[in-house]
Amino acid sequence: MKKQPNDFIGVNTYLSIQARGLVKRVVSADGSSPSVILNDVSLDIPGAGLTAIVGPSGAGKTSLLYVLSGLDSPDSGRVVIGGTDIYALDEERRSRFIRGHIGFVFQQYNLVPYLTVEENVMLPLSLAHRKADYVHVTQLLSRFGLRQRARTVVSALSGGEQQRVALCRALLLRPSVVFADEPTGALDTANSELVLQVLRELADSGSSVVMVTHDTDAAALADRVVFLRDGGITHVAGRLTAGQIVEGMRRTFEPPMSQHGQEVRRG
Ligand SMILES: Nc1ncnc2c1ncn2[C@@H]1O[C@H](COP(=O)(O)OP(=O)(O)OP(=O)(O)O)[C@@H](O)[C@H]1O
Repeated sequence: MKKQPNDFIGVNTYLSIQARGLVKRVVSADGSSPSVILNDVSLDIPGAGLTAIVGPSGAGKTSLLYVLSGLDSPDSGRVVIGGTDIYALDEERRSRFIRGHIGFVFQQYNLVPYLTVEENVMLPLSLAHRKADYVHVTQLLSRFGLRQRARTVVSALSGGEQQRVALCRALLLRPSVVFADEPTGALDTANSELVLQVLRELADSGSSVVMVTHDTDAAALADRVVFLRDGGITHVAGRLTAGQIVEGMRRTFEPPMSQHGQEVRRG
């Protein structure tokens, strides 16, 4: 399905994500036997909307985001984005697919410090050998309060400003899918609110936004919440309040209940 972008925040095509049986193992630095950090994860993410992945520290949230987004291949399992089995592609084709369809909003902004704001924002276009639409670039920079900073090198910007540059860069290609890893983690309240508002707008305009967050208020903006623990999904819910998300997190630590509502002992 094609959607005509009628705004400067928009999407080219709706793409859903299906993950099946994802397993990821890592070998620790001491060379001990590999540990499983994603344990048979299967997940369906629709082609538009905001999905939050929550869970305790070390649950595997970032690892899952990397595997879902094509940045880190699983040991087994498949990720299908808009009908394309991304790990069945060779590396060059996968990179092209990612550049063409996916935007990233990560905490480490991955900006080139000695390039200007404008140059950083347009970098993905240069890499994709596409011409910049200056009107679109200017609209995005204005939306994020960066127009006066367009010619400033990014190393001279604050963390909040750099995050906004990273968002502009991610949005310039009108990505169908946006992956955000703790997008508000290092930001003050005003910048956090702006970033979340934009992610919500993106989701409303047809992008599939997948966000890892510790912030229950941020997760409460999502259309669905995926609870992760010990490398596995414990449950998936629709829209929840921040209080319900806290409660859901607490429940992932409770022993499973028997059919009669009694606690089942582990071990
Ligand atoms: N490359 C790696 N080598 C060894 N262990 C790793 C590697 N990447 C992740 N891990 C381990 O895998 C587990 C999951 O890590 P991950 O960063 O995905 O969790 P998380 O839920 O995002 O945690 P946090 O909320 O603290 O960021 C952790 O125990 C982590 O130490």
